[in-house]
Amino acid sequence: MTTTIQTRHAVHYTQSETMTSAELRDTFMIETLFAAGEIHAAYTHYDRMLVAGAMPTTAPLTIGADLAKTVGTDYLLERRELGLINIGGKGKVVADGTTYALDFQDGLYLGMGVREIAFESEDSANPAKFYINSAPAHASFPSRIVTKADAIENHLGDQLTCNKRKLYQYIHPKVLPTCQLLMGLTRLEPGSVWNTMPAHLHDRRMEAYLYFEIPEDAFVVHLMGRPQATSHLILRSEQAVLSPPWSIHCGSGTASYAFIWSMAGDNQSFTDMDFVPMKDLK
Ligand SMILES: O=C(O)C(=O)C[C@H](O)C(=O)CO
Ligand SMILES: [Zn+2]
Repeated sequence: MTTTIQTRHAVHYTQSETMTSAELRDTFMIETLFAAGEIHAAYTHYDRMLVAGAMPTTAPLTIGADLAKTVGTDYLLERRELGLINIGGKGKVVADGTTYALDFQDGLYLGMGVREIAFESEDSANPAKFYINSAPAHASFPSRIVTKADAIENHLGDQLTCNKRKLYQYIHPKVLPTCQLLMGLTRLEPGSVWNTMPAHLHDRRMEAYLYFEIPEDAFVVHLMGRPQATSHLILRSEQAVLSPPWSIHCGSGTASYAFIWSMAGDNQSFTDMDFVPMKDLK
């Protein structure tokens, strides 16, 4: 079993605004999260959010000592909580002896203190793909499954502005208590391509987006940066991008797609956003 761990340092906008496309990609994107039989993780210095993908095939994958060593504790969730959403086939997560069966789009929250975590796929030909986020925690809240039906469904946008979409809040204070973590899934309606427009900022929370269900011959142009100095990144399916606190995070696809957003930081108020008037974007 292989676990690949990268570190992503926090960057000031004065540095990012001089970066080439390649440098922006290396600094803000996580290009590979899902590889058969592997765990890929990025330990970010944005609110210490850990972003990872686990794709078990024939054998279980476990969160082991290497990830714990990265965060400097005896086991990963000694002082952390974890949320995940399965974007692949049926699978299960076994956490301290409790088995959580997870279908496509089912989520799971594991509270601080859970020691042993293993990931399995029901069918190695159609493996589960667990998209994982973990943030520092100060209290232990109960672990539980959050299905798409448990999530809060919001209808946003309009077909006329090409941004009609459903936003599902999975890990949210109205669904379950967590320390910092917020997590959800947004799916664009067929023919709609713009997410998160008008764009917004929230200096007090970092955010990460995992784009998926992008057709093979399509891509998403993700916009980042200060509103008056934006840059773009081209993302393919199952790639993630980090959004620093000073950055907008929005995008448009050459086809419809879905994405998982997650946040950690000073508050859990999803609606605490500073909207940027469209006319101010540059
Ligand atoms: O479609 C959207 O709009 C989003 O999904 C927005 C994200 O959830 C977000 O940026 C929350 O701060
Ligand atoms: Zn946001």
